[in-house]
Amino acid sequence: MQTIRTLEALRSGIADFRESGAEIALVPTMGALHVGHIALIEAAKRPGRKVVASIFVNPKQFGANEDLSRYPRKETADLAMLKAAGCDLVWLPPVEAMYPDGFATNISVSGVSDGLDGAARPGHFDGVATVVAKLFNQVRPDLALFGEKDFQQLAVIRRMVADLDFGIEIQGVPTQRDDDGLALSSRNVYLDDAQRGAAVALPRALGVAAKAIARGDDPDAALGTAREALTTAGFTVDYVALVDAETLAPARDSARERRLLAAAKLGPTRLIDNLAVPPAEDA
Ligand SMILES: Nc1ncnc2c1ncn2[C@@H]1O[C@H](COP(=O)(O)OP(=O)(O)OP(=O)(O)O)[C@@H](O)[C@H]1O
Ligand SMILES: CC(C)(CO)[C@@H](O)C(=O)[O-]
Ligand code: BAL
Repeated sequence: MQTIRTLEALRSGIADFRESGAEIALVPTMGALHVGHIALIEAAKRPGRKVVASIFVNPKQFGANEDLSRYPRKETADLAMLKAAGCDLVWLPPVEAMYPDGFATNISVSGVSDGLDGAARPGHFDGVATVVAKLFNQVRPDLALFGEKDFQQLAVIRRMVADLDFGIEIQGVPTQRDDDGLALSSRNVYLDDAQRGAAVALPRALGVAAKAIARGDDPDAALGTAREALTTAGFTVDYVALVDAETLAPARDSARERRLLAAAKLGPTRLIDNLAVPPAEDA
């Protein structure tokens, strides 16, 4: 596995892959890797394909009061995990390579970025879209993989790639969960034991609500019950919402694929999760 820290070396590594006739798949990450990230690497692997992972804790997607300075950084362990998973090249850009003096471009994907996490974290999805566009131009992959755990992020990137003709296939990978159902996340390390125990209420509340909505119960009542269950478990609820799986606008059409999305805080730690709600059979 090549470990690369300069743009020059990245260009040469990518050019070698292209000369060999390989397809290139990119898995962008912020490091502190877990089994969820490795599922993206596994999904990317295929004969005739080279897998490139990036690790970059992107300052532009963190708000002023967010956790940029304490975000977990575990480079040695990350590199060992990527190597064991069969990754071919890891791109570890220094901040100066991503945002040199004078950097002035911002990519803003309106609509799909505006509500939910976009409303709670102003500027977050601009930061994500801008850095992902930059990674796409640096690596020029054929395919890029993102987790469904960050469902709104996936929708934002799909919209950006379509709007700007990137010509890159975007593959979503199902959320990997701990045994009790909690979605794996680098931020789970912030939870103490009691909070980790309480956190399971998030996937449980979503599961109950998704089932109720799928069998035709009133969605508003199901969302209300989910909010109550989260509050009872000690969460401060940011949102629990039923949205169209593509546009992320409030879901009005039960014949389309819908998604249940939630964000809630346990102490200072903000967790997100989401589940598919299948189209109603009689819609
Ligand atoms: N549990 C998971 N299952 C599937 N994909 C995941 C999971 N967790 C993260 N990913 C995906 O891995 C990629 C990199 O995510 P990132 O490095 O931010 O990790 P994270 O665990 O989501 O961290 P954070 O705590 O910042 O949300 C993203 O595409 C993200 O959706
Ligand atoms: C896509 C991403 C690597 C962009 O910084 C980040 O938002 C993440 O890890 O999900
Ligand atoms: N996993 C998405 C990156 C973030 O929360 O900043």
